[in-house]
Amino acid sequence: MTKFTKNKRQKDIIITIKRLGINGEGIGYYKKKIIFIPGALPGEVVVAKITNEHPHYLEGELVRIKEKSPDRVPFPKGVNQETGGLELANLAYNKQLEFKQHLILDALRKYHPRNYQKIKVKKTLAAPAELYYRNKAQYQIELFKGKTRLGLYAPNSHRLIDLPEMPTQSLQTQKTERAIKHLIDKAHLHIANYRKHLDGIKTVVVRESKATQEIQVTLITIGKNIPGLKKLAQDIMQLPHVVSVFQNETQWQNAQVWGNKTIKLTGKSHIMEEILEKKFKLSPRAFFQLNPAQTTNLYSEALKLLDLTPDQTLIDAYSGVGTLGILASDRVRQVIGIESIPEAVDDAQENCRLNHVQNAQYIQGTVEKVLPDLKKQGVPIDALIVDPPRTGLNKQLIKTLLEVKPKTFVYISCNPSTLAKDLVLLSEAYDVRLIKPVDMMPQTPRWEGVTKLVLRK
Ligand SMILES: C[S@@+](CC[C@H](N)C(=O)[O-])C[C@H]1O[C@@H](n2cnc3c(N)ncnc32)[C@H](O)[C@@H]1O
Repeated sequence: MTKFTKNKRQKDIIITIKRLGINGEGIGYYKKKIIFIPGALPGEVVVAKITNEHPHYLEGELVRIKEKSPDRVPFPKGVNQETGGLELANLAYNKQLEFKQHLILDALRKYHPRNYQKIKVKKTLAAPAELYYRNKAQYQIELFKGKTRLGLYAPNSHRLIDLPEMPTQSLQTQKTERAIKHLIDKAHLHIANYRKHLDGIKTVVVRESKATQEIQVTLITIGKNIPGLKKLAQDIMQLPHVVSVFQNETQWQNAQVWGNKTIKLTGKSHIMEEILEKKFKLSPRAFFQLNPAQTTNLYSEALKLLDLTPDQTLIDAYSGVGTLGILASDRVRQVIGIESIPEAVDDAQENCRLNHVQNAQYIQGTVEKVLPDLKKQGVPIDALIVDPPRTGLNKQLIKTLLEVKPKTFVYISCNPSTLAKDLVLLSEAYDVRLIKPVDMMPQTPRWEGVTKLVLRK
């Protein structure tokens, strides 16, 4: 790859944008090579510079728009254009929804599961709010030239944007991050430093419940004993809506943001969230959807497509804190949830008690390991909902599913490519009846959708 630095001046090139790529960048062609230009929209003619040259494609930077798309809308006021997570903020919302419908159509065309032309891909379900919907802020912290920076990295860079105005992030989570930065500065807390291998705070996570407005703060640290951390936690507890402060400990070698050890520094062990009149306790490391208002619609859609009957055993695979299984529990004989994170399993069990659900149990382990065990034990697996991470379903798991053949099967996915690839294998035994994209993350290219699979006779 040739990377062009700012001082090696590149000449301007003129590109007509043909379509959007999976990451929301404009796509055009230059000398028969595909070029990706973030911020450019389909139909536009733009002036760009090449920033990186790869054997099969080019990366470009938008310099100026010569011919503007009628779908272009102003970027949110006062927001740094370099902030990540706003890749589609220049595109009219109805076109964002169309883009998300096309993302899955393109993935189906690329991987072509059996009879893919016949799969009904519905229109994307719009989110109730296009802005300020995100309930969790996960900001990195660093010392830069003696000053603290707390925020998000500019895409493809190591440059942290300090306290970015995030028009997708709930205002209260942004206020809380600001106040925490002030407290860290005032108390001169140690901030983790990778270059000097110094222990300290690395990430500040603020999660808010939409139902109760409670705020849970987690300080992710490198090293366990950070001087002054307990006092900082007590000061954070005085901020509006904060009900607990946790420490999560990790190491530099860990590629994930979160480590495995979480301890409560002060306050409640959980925050309480509500979906479709059921209550859910959330511990810091347990997954919960980032857009609670739209989660209600996502789960309603999934439950409608599951079409359960009272005699069935429902497997809630990748169950998190037990949301889907608990919501479905009064429609089936029993629910068995499978989840890898132990705290999330504890939360799911606690959430059953909280909602007076007596026919659900949760197993800690990986779905690929636990599901074959259930099959061996002769558990009737007649209804299944899977909601895996972006990597999709494990191949061995798909093999098991093709043997077990649950009659009712719904797949919630957050990645159209892995979904389409998994459908290629699953369509050996199943017809893919329909896919409904649901917009969980307006202004971003992030995709979510519900798929109904029907066992072929
Ligand atoms: C997209 S979340 C879905 C959670 C839940 N269904 C919900 O809607 O809140 C995926 C969940 O799968 C868990 N997970 C990831 N890989 C897993 C695996 N191989 N087996 C079981 N659980 C897994 C994660 O911890 C996370 O809770």
